[in-house]
Amino acid sequence: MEKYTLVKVIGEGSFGRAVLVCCKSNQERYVLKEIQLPKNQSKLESSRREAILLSRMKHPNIVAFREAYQADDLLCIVMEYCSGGDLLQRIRGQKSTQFCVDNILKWFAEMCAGAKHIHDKHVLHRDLKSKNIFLTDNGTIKLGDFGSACILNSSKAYAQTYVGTPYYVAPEIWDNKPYNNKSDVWSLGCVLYELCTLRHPFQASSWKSLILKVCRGAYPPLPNHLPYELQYLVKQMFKTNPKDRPSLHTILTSHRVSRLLRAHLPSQAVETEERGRRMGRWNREEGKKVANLLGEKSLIETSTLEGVELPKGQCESTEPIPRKQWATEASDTVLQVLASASLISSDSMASSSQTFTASTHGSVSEEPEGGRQRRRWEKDSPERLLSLLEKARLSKAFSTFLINRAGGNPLVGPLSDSQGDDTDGLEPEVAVDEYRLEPRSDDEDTDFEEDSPCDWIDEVEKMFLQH
Ligand SMILES: Nc1ncnc2c1ncn2[C@@H]1O[C@H](COP(=O)(O)OP(=O)(O)OP(=O)(O)O)[C@@H](O)[C@H]1O
Repeated sequence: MEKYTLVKVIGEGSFGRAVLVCCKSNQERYVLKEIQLPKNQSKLESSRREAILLSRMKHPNIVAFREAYQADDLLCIVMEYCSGGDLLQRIRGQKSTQFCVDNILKWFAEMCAGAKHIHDKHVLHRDLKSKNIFLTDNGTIKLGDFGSACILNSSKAYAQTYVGTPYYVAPEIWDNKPYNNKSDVWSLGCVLYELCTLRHPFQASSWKSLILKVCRGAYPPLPNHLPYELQYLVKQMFKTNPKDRPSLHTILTSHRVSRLLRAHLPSQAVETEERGRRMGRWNREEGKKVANLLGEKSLIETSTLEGVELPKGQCESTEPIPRKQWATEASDTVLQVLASASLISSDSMASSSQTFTASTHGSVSEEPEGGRQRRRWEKDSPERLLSLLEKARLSKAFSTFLINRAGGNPLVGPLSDSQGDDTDGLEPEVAVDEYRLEPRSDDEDTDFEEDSPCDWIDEVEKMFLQH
C-alpha cells in the first residue's frame, strides 16, 4: 500500500473492500481490492483466481490488471479504475427513459468483444451481469469481476458448480448440465435485454416460476421500435438449448446483427482477432480443399484421413472427431417436473435459507439410452423436486450458489419492481422459444465446457513468489 494513497472506499463486496487509490509514482487512479486472507478458503481462491485471470486478460474491453500482492493478512489486487460506474447503476439511473439504440449497440458490441476475448482464451466468466460490467469516463465498456471465472481446464467438480445471480442463470444450469461458453452468452443476453427494456427478462416471485420461465425461454417481447436484428439476436441468445445459441464469435462476425455491432467497434478489433484465430487453425473449407488436393495428387488418399484424430490446430473439421454434444431435450426434464408441480412461494424459500450451499446429492443420473449416455431425473416426481426446491437444493448446480442478501428476498432483483414482475403464470404476451428443439448446426460455433485439471493455484504461487 505504500505505493498508493487512499482516495476513498468505493464499495464493500462479499470478499472485502474495494478502494480507490492514487499511485504515488504516476498519479493515476486505480481500484485496489483488499481480500482478507485466509479465513475463508473458497473466497481466497476466488480472489486469487480473479488476480490471475485479470492478469492474463489484456483487452480494451476488460478491466486492466496492474498488480497483485500480499500485505499482512490481505491479498491486494490493483486494477484499472472505471470512473463511469457499473452498468446496473446506469440502467437504474435511466428511471423509465429508454437508452437510444446506438448506445445499446455500442455497449453490447464492446461487451461481446471483451467476452469473446476471454472465450478465445478458453476462460468462462460465469458471472456476467450488469453489476459486473463497468464504464470508463469516456463511456467504454469494461468487463470486470473475474472472481467467479474459471479456466476451462478446471477440475470436473468445479465444472459442475455455479456461482452467480439467479436472474442471469442459463437453463442448462438449472438442468444440472455443466457451465459452458453458451451459458455466458445467455447471461449477456440478459444484459442486452436489460439495456433494451430496463428490466430483467426473467423475473418471478417464486423459484418455480423463475425456473419455468428460464427453461421455456419465455420473456416479455422487446419494444417494437428496436431494430429487427436486435430482436432476432435476443431470441437466439435465449435459445434454451445452448447449442442453438450463437457464440460470441458468430455474433460479432456472421450474425444478422454483426454489421450493426461492428459499426461500433474499432475497425481492426474483430479483424485482428479473426486473423489470429484463422492462423491458429484451419476451418472446414480449408481442410477439405487441402484434403481434396492431396487426394487428387495421389500423394495421400483422402480416406486415410478418415477416423484419424489430427493433432490440435490441423484440419480440425475435415472429419467428425467425437466431441461433447448437447441433447436436444436440454431442459425438458426440469420443465416437465416443474410444470406439474404446485406453486411454491418465494417466502418459503426466503425463510429457509439465504445462503445456499447444497451438498452433492444425486438429483440426476446417467442412463444409457439408444446407445448414448443421457442425463435423466431419477424419478419424475414433483414431490422430490418440490422438496429440493424448498430446501433450496435444486441440483448440484447449487453447490456453490450463494445468495447473500441478509433478510432480503433473493427473487427481488436489482431491476425488479414491486408491481409487475411477480406473476407466477406467463405474461399474456410472452415470447416462448417454440423452436427450441429444432436442430441447428453452426460449424463456426465451438462449444466448450470445463472438464480437466486446473493449474491456477500453481500460477498464483509463482506470482506471489515474484513479489
Ligand atoms: N474496476 C472498478 N472500477 C470502478 N468501480 C469498481 C471496480 N471494481 C469494483 N468496483 C465497484 O466497487 C464496489 C465493490 O466491488 P466488488 O467487486 O468488491 O464487490 P461487489 O461486486 O459489490 O460484490 P461481490 O463481488 O461480492 O458480488 C462495487 O460497487 C463495484 O461497482
